Amino acid sequence: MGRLTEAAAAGGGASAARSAGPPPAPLPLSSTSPGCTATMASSEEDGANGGASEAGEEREAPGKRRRLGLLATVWLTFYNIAMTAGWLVLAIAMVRFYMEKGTHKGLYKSIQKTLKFFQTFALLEIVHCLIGIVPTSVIVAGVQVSSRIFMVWLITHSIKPIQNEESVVLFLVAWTVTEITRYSFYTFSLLDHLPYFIKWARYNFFIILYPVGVAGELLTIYAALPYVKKTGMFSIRLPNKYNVSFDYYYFLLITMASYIPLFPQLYFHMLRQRRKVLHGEVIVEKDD
Ligand SMILES: CCCCCCCCCCCCC/C=C/C(=O)SCCNC(=O)CCNC(=O)[C@H](O)C(C)(C)COP(=O)(O)OP(=O)(O)OC[C@H]1O[C@@H](n2cnc3c(N)ncnc32)[C@H](O)[C@@H]1OP(=O)(O)O
Repeated sequence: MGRLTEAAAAGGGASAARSAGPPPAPLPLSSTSPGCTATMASSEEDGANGGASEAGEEREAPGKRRRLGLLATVWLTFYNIAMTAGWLVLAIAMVRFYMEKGTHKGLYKSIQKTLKFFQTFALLEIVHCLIGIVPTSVIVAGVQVSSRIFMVWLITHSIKPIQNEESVVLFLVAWTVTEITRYSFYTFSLLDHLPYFIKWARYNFFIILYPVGVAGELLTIYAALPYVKKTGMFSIRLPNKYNVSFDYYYFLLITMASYIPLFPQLYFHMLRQRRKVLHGEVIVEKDD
């Protein structure tokens, strides 16, 4: 148990170890808790991953590392097991549906409850970061989770005509494989029994699954545009007593455009994590 560190403590070895390659421009959001790292780049630059992942083994500044409390470890173990199980149930349900029906039509409807429950539950990941029990960047976790919540509730749940689009299957499959791998990685890590193939899968599958998932998401939003324009859903028109207007159609266009700067940052973040965890690529700089 307990390869996790509290981020504040883990940051101790930080300035000494920096990853190869230039970091992405940090997003303009500041950290709100000592346990959180504030930028997409900072979780590694600060050594906030506890140093453990930097060479795929436990590395930390002597005397700087603190163990997570029992309660946090027990909670995270429970959380990760529950999430692994939830996404496994989803995977099995999808495979069974396709084998029985031979089509993806109706798939979303049949799994939507489980999907909504477990994806919404993942909001806790932002909480974990904010309270400092995991050292992930709050921005990385926030962008990742909020874009998923947005897809689940404000797109797929709300716009019924697009639920049978092939693109929905694309992101469902990408999310499901990713999450089974990711949560089992965290679980086995917490239990100090991480099989190499799970570590390998965590830091290789995303190379394909991330673009596939993002393509599925973008195509689904794109498919929703005509319906949103026609119905004017979630839009507020002038005149009204608050004198505000909001156009969901244009909001969706802006959201799609925001993938252009945001997705590469997440993707390159994962590529750097991969280099560090699987290949131990670090450049050690001396502090002045
Ligand atoms: C309102 C509308 C908003 C819209 C916004 C639109 C813009 C969106 C643009 C981008 C959209 C992306 C959409 C996403 C699509 C998909 O997901 S497609 C499917 C493929 N996806 C992936 O492959 C996801 C990859 N992402 C991740 O793996 C992670 O989620 C991450 C958030 C990117 C973070 O990775 P990383 O920095 O490697 O950190 P962590 O894995 O979190 O690890 C850091 C350390 O923390 C420990 N830890 C973290 N969580 C836990 C936990 N639950 N339990 C235990 N431990 C945890 C982890 O073990 C690490 O510890 P060390 O190993 O000791 O360092």
